[in-house]
Formats: sequence, C-alpha cells, structure tokens
Amino acid sequence: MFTQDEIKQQLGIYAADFIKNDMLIGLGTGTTVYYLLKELGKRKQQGLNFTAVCTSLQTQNILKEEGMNFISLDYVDRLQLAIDGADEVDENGSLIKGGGGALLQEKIVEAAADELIIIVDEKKNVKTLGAFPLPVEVITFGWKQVKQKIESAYNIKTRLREKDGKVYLTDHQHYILDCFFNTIPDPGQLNNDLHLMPGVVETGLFVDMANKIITGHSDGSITVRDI
Ligand SMILES: O=C[C@H](O)[C@H](O)[C@H](O)COP(=O)(O)O
Repeated sequence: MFTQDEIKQQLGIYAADFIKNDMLIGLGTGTTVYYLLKELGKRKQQGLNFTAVCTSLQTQNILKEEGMNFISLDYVDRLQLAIDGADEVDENGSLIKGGGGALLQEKIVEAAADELIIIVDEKKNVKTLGAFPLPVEVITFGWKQVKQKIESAYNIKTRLREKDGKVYLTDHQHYILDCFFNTIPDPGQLNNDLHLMPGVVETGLFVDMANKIITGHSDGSITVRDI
C-alpha cells in the first residue's frame, strides 16, 4: 500500500512526462502539484527547457527556488498545457478546486490553456461533487451579505475561511467562503448562479475545463481518463 504522499509523488513524476522541450505551460498549486514542480526542477537541471505561468505566489516561489522560468500571463497568448490538482472530480470531469485558496488565478490561467490535465489520488474521484466544501472567493467589502445570500438561497451553511487563527486572504486580497453543499448535481448551473451574486469573484467549480484526469491509486497504479 502506498501512502498518500507517495501517490502524490508518483503522480508528479508521471505528469512531468507531458511537459516537452520549449513548451509554454500553466502550473497549478497544492500538495500534489508540489511534487510535479520538484520533478520539473530536476528535469530543468538535466536540460528540459520550458516557460511557465504560475497559478499562485506559492507556486511562483517554488519555481524561483528551483531556478525555473516563469512569466506573467499578460505576455502570453495561449498556453499549450496546464497541469493542476483538484479537491474533487466527478464522473463528467467537473472539478471542485480552491482547497488551497488559489482558485481565481487557477481558473484564469487554465482557461487560457489548450489542454488541462488534472492529477488526483483516487479518494478525490466522486460520483457527484459537493462533499468537499465549495470554495467561493468574494471581495472583502460586504462579504457578510454574500454569505447570507448563499445560505438562504441554498439552505446551507457556509464558513469564512481562516488560517492560523486569522481570516484567510487570497493572493488577490479576497476572502473565501467555504460552502457546505453536500451535493452539487448541476455544477455548471450552480457556477453560473453564484456568479450572478454581487460580491462573488470566482467559484471553485471548474466545469468543461479538464481534458484528462490522471488518478493515482493506493496499490501504486496510475489510470488516465480522457474527458
Ligand atoms: O487552491 C488549490 C488548488 O485548487 C489545488 O489544486 C487543490 O486544492 C488540490 O490541492 P492538493 O493537491 O493539495 O490536494
């Protein structure tokens, strides 16, 4: 049996094979992608040449430490490929992301990519999204209004995200409301509806974005699902 960290490490190494010389890529955020970044750092030293757009300051800092090239999305037309993790993946390849708080920049970067590959351990594959609390990024002004609106519209609980005893601020200085939907039968509709609420910046629902789901299993095997 492989531990979760070992599965993540294997996924990182496996996913690195998709990055070829001279590619322009988007790099995700989180504990799974961490191993991809470490592997890419090694391959860079062995001569692999690529340029990345980062989905968070966290990822950018790792690239800096590992001596990898990164540029702003503003200097890029399209990205050939983006690779990221996810918090949940449903049967149709819709995702919940943002457990690590990077959903906004991730969605912008990944919408600019021709292909999006998601790497997850098997526990994250679900029939229907929603057991993982859905992160909704909101501007700080009037956040309580948005919280109340979401709670009453869907009859659910939400929680303002905190970290280390303080209210969590995203890279873009917004708050995150973690929304306990339990089940999200129509992620596309929910994403659209939440976007209509004043104050909502972005949701962690990534619908019709992923092209390939790569899953790491506890027996050490890896399976690939094309969407
Ligand atoms: O904000 C964070 C991202 O959406 C991550 O891709 C997601 O939370 C999965 O992260 P991890 O690989 O650490 O479980």
